[in-house]
Amino acid sequence: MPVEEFVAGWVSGALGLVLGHPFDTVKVRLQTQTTYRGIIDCMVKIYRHESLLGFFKGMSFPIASIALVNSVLFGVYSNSLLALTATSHQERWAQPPSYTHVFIAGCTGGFLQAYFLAPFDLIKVRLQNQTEPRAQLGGPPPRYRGPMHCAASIFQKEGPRGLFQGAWALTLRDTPTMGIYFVTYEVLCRQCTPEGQNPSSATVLVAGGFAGITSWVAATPLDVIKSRMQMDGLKRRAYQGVLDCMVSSVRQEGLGVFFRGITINSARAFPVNAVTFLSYEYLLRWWG
Ligand SMILES: C[N+](C)(C)CCCC[C@H](N)C(=O)O
Repeated sequence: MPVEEFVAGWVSGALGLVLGHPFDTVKVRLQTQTTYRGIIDCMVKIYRHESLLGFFKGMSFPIASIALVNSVLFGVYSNSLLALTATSHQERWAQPPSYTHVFIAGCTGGFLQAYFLAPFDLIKVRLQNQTEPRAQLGGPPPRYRGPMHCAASIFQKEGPRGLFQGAWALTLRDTPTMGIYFVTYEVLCRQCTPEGQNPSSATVLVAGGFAGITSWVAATPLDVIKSRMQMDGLKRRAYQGVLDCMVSSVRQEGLGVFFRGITINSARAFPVNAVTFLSYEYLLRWWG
């Protein structure tokens, strides 16, 4: 099994993540705090009060986990294509696989990475939703003191299964949309590249960026449901399952609930996935 694809997936995922983290911080603040009037206001305030470093708070845990998650995604994707089409990464531009095979390999990668992502994503969402200021003298301390404390307290209260809360919704979100992700990338690359040649850097950047946007737009409805399932049960359990969460969210807030955070998510998706695909392709060509 070619291990280069796993390593390339890890490095490229980490590069994309660093680039996208400022957008993620803005998204989380807008979703959880009422002091900001909009995207620009939030960016200006973070810069004024916390300098550029403010945009990079809480990045260490995602960086540590992206190694595992992205190497599983890209490693499983590429090795599934190898099993389906008997072509390695280097031969793939000369003998392009069918879009059905790309879709199946993408879904397989998405399905498996969801299990690795689930506990890290749960902890990220729980911490991102803590609105208590860090050092408020006399005020109630936040429930979780940091990622390790958060993981330990979920584990103590609910056992190992507790760490997989919302994993089913995450799997439903990622299995089809990772298929869409890789198909969009392949379609755009092939459209802009003469037959049999490697795509140019500009093509890879644009195709990767749009693959990110398309798949995130498709994933947003289940992303909202996933986050709600991950937050459920902190005080009392509100939802009986994924379907129940969908129905009661729509009943209370209308269909618009499925599109929460779609603008900032798309703005984040372009640079993150442009850089992810560019570094992935370059690392594999360099090793090839
Ligand atoms: C399939 N889904 C849309 C959920 C994600 C696709 C892109 C994943 C990438 N690591 C990112 O953070 O943007």
